[in-house]
Amino acid sequence: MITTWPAPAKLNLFLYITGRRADGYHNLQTLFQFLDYGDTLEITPDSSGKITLLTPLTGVSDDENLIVRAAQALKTVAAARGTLPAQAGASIALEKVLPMGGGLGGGSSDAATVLVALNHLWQTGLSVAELATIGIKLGADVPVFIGGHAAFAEGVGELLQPAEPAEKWYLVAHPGVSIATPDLFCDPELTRDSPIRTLDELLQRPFHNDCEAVARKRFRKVDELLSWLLEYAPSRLTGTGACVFAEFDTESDARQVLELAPKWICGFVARGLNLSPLQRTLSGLKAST
Ligand SMILES: C[C@@](CO)(OP(=O)(O)O)[C@H](O)COP(=O)(O)OP(=O)(O)OC[C@H]1O[C@@H](n2ccc(N)nc2=O)[C@H](O)[C@@H]1O
Ligand SMILES: Nc1ncnc2c1ncn2[C@@H]1O[C@H](COP(=O)(O)OP(=O)(O)O)[C@@H](O)[C@H]1O
Repeated sequence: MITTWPAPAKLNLFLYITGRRADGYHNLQTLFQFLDYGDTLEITPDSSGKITLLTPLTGVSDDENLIVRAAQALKTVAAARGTLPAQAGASIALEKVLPMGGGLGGGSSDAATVLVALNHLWQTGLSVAELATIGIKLGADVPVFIGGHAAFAEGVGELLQPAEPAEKWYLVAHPGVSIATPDLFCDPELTRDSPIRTLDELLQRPFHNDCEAVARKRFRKVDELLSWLLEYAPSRLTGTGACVFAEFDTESDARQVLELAPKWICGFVARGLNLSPLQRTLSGLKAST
């Protein structure tokens, strides 16, 4: 039985870097919201005992692919707690639309969807908190995708508090370059000392991303793209880039600007969502059984 699951994109509506831990990771204060746009996974549970990825990704070996790593990690934890069915296996096909290294969280979202979907299909019975504990080891953004609600995140993304930002329309644009998250965090000019503020304080200030100045300095195309978008609407970098987004009150306003975009810009229009499409799919399946 093939089941279809969304792996939505996220935006970091704001992102502040408040310090650096002894292990080199950076402490953040960031506001995550989902988009009604993302990858799609087709998952067929079976009793082969194996995880088969039917759609390899160029440049990412199957063993490194977060989809396979998430499935294997769930098998290990469920086996240890005695809830893994005998010979639990699955074949998984990925329809990839999110650019890799784009700051839209595609890899983390794929991993979260696999954890949530296989936990349901195999009936391994892990709680959201247990899935998030597996997820954070795969990537800092996996827990928010598992939680399925827009959230204010602190620490490196593991301390989550549900939030209700306005569900705007976004023009999300890719400048045609990829930014590796570790490279950006290594830059000596990165702002790392933003003051720690409460969510209420942050919501009242203009939203900002501390990674943006470094991304604009290092990547001319990011700089050009933001300069162009800022002529039409408030616009920012998401995550560590390379994608940027401009916010609008209506879909048609966002589409009008996308139509004006120079040819080198790839973009799409999507709506911000505080409830993840993954959560909606899971609730629908639970209601129908
Ligand atoms: C900063 C964010 C905001 O959403 O950027 P994007 O990746 O979405 O652009 C994410 O939390 C990123 O999450 P993710 O891309 O999963 O990062 P990880 O694989 O966990 O970390 C990659 C590397 O980036 C650096 N890193 C990452 C997160 C962090 N809070 N501090 C860091 O210094 C570390 O060098 C780490 O080894
Ligand atoms: N299923 C996957 N989808 C995307 N990237 C993956 C996947 N599995 C592993 N990766 C690796 O994770 C890196 C970060 O990917 P991604 O999450 O799309 O970017 P970002 O964190 O900037 O949004 C990729 O460059 C790739 O090497």
